[in-house]
Amino acid sequence: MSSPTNRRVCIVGAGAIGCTLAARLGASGQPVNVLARGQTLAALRDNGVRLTDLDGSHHSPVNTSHSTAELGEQDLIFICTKAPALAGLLPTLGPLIGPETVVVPVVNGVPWWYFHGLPGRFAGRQVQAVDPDGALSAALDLQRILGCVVFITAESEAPGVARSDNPHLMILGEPDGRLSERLHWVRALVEQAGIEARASEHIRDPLWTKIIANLSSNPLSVITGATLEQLYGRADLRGVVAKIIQETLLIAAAYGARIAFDPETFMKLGADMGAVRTSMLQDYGHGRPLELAAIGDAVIELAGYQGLGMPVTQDILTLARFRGEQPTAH
Ligand SMILES: NC(=O)C1=CN([C@@H]2O[C@H](COP(=O)(O)OP(=O)(O)OC[C@H]3O[C@@H](n4cnc5c(N)ncnc54)[C@H](OP(=O)(O)O)[C@@H]3O)[C@@H](O)[C@H]2O)C=CC1
Ligand SMILES: CC(C)(CO)C(=O)C(=O)O
Repeated sequence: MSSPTNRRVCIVGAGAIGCTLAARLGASGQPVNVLARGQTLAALRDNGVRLTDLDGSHHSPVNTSHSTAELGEQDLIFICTKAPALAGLLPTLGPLIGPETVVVPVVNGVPWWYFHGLPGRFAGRQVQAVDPDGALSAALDLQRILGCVVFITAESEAPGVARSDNPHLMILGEPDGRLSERLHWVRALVEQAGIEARASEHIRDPLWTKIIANLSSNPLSVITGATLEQLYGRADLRGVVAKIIQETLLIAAAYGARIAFDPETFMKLGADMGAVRTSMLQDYGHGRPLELAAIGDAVIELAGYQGLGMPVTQDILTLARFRGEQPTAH
């Protein structure tokens, strides 16, 4: 294993979150490799990565390529793509992966590794909505994965340039709950980059909190065009949001999530985040695929395994999917 100073770190997918991570890591002195393509690849080569956040402006050169073979084996990979990109991406990552490589998916929604490392009646089950026929589980050894929940808001201003207007927090945890050595060094590396980083023995607890955040805001933001401030702050929209939160809390509880979750406090915090456009609303605006399977369908699937329904959430997902499919809507 390499020492903390010469670890090979790769960001896969240099959009809003990938650039935020790359810029903070690079500015902290950690050399960063970036797997990118198209205009983003050219921009990163020419100008490095740029980020404006609450601490000011950060700029760092990065080593970037579209070729995994050129980048070679890494100690740590942050996957920062949208969920729908994973099926095409994971089978291509082979050249980046060595025997000790840690892979941290920084991806919203129910992760494809959700049941990995869990004992009990669901052990080894696949979440079909995010991992149809187990294709993702087959493409990447699940032992490589360190779970992550990301509480960052970010938007791409241009290729290789990100802006983030709220505090950064990442929670990391082993799928089986161990406080492993790799969990500690990855947490330290992220923390060193000025991103608050916590190690959790129960990574699915913050995961459910984040699922509630996404499910109560992202699909509704596509239907309405509303920002977080509006969704969580306006009395009319809060009524719908509160129903989705209640439905999702029941599913989280059925899976044993230990979260202290007060919907009123949560909505106040959400409204205080300001005029933030969810990542799904950004995708909608660009005509990109929406993460409805990971953020929505997968939760409905998990609810079904417990014999529970989510009628309001299901309706909102139907409307968001319809809106996302309209060719004239972008
Ligand atoms: N933005 C936000 O505020 C937040 C986002 N998240 C989550 O973080 C994850 C990342 O989101 P975000 O950064 O917003 O997403 P973006 O769409 O901004 O960035 C994704 C990037 O991945 C790249 N990519 C996709 N496939 C490949 C590939 N095969 N090879 C190389 N690059 C690839 C895309 O490139 P290209 O442009 O060429 O397609 C794009 O640059 C999502 O799950 C999102 O829900 C979580 C919290 C907040
Ligand atoms: C900002 C936030 C928390 C909204 O749900 C998010 O994760 C996203 O935009 O995808």
